[in-house]
Order: sequence, then structure tokens, then C-alpha cells
Amino acid sequence: MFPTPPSIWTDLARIRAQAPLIHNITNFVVMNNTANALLALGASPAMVHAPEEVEDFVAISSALVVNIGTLDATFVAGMKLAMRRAKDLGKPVVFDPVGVGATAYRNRVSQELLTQATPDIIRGNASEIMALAGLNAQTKGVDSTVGSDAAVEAARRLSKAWGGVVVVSGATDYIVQGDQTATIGNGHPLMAKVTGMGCTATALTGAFAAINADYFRAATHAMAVMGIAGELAAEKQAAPGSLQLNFLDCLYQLTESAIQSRLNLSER
Ligand SMILES: Nc1ncnc2c1ncn2[C@@H]1O[C@H](COP(=O)(O)OP(=O)(O)OP(=O)(O)O)[C@@H](O)[C@H]1O
Ligand SMILES: Cc1ncsc1CCO
Ligand SMILES: [Mg+2]
Repeated sequence: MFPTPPSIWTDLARIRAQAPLIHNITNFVVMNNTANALLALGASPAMVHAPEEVEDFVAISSALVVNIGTLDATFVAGMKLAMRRAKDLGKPVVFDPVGVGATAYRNRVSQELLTQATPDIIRGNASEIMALAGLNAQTKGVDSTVGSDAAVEAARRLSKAWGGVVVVSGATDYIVQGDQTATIGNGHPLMAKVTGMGCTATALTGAFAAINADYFRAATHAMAVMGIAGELAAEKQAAPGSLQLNFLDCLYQLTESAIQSRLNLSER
């Protein structure tokens, strides 16, 4: 048994009560998945990337989620404007460096985004976090080639370099801020067989950051809810198509007692 921080449930109840507006600049592959996941969680998603309107949209949103999965020059221009405006307005920024390490363009854009407006939380798989930390990580497009354990020290290095929270997802999720580490052992291997489950984790993290200004807690709670909903869904039917569908239903129906009985969280 693990101790259950009641704040996971408190945060989830707050999201359901307040339905915070989450501004997403994300990739074409997952727009529908992450919008539906945010709705099932209780938040209110909007996918808005035109440079002409992102600054105005940030101003009415409670958090900004930036994901470079299918980047191009127009997306990047919108990301820079939105991230700078979010920082100016003190709104949480969550960054997903999809596929960083795979190409020079992705590496350059990621570094530009990080230096222009430092995100509060970065969530990536192990290859992405290692690449972002400047390690010569092997990457296979958008999927990781190494386990999350291998990237914990890279996450710590990144976090110490700019003071934010870094999340490495995988069989075990690591949430790192400075010397602090939380690990989440929930989830199911089939989650990696549905595209955009990592992007979904990042989007949900945006919703938790919108209602909890302790971003270490917000990220930890998001990864816990993600993992628990994922394992509940996999238990209904262990196949990818069903998992994608059941994940939304399990997220929507998630109860305090399910969180309490399933949470696999440790901290040091
Ligand atoms: N082997 C596993 N066991 C348990 N949970 C897993 C496993 N692999 C992935 N997950 C969970 O799936 C979610 C997505 O993590 P993953 O590391 O696969 O993201 P990703 O590679 O960025 O995905 P994508 O780029 O497709 O969005 C996380 O919530 C993670 O905890
Ligand atoms: C498959 C894929 N390609 C670019 S973004 C994306 C979604 C998972 O990261
Ligand atoms: Mg990813």
C-alpha cells in the first residue's frame, strides 16, 4: 500500500468543477485524442495555433500546452508568440518535445522555444528528455528507444539548468524538480501502442497545472491519473483500439476510491 495524497482527488474535483480552458498548440496526429481526453478529465480544450490569434487566446486560457509533433514554420511562430505571452501573463506553460533528437530542425526549434520562454513543465519520453539535455540519445522518430530509468539524471540536469519540472514517461514515470523525485508505477504497456498517449499525458498535465500552482504536484497528479485510467482501460480489453476508447471512459468515470486503491506513487 502507498500513502494516498488526498490532493490528487482534490485537484481532479477542482478540474471537474472549474473546467479550466486549456490552450493547446499541438500536432495533427493527436488533436482529437488530446481534446477528448481533456474533456473526459473535466477540462475545456481548444486547439489554436494561428500566429494571428494565439496571443489573444492565451489571455483567456488557464494554461498553455505546446507540442512540436508536426511542427512547421507557421506552428513555430505561433508557439513562440503564445509562450512569450503566457510567461508575461504568469500562466503555466507545459512543453512536449516530440521527436527531439531525431532531426536538427527539431533540436534547433526546441532550444529556441526553451530559451525564449522557459516552460514550467516539460514532459517527454526517455529519448526526448536525454536529447533535450544534450545527451546523444538514440531516438526512433517519436518513440523512445530506451527505458525511462535511463533518463532520470538527464531530467535532473535539465530541471536544475532552468528550475522547472521535468517528467520522463514510460513503464515508470519520473517527475523531477531539482533534487526532488516522484515515481508513478501505474499504467499499462499497451498505452505505448496507442498514438499520442504521451501527448495526452502532457495535455492532462496542462489541466492540473491550471488549477494547482505547485507544478511538481500538478505534474505528479496528472501522471497518476493518466496511469490509473490507462490500467483500468487495459483491464476492460487488452487491445489498442479498445484501449483508446476505454481510456476516455475510465478517465471520465475515475473515482476517489479507484485512485486510492490503485495509486503506485513513491517520492524521495
Ligand atoms: N510499459 C509501460 N507500462 C506502463 N505504462 C506505460 C508504459 N509505456 C508507456 N506507459 C504510459 O503511457 C503514457 C505515454 O507514455 P510514453 O512514454 O509512451 O509517451 P510518448 O512516447 O511520448 O508517446 P507519444 O509520443 O505517442 O505521445 C504515459 O502515461 C506512460 O506512463
Ligand atoms: C506519430 C506522430 N508523428 C508525429 S507527432 C505523432 C504523435 C505521437 O507523438
Ligand atoms: Mg511523445
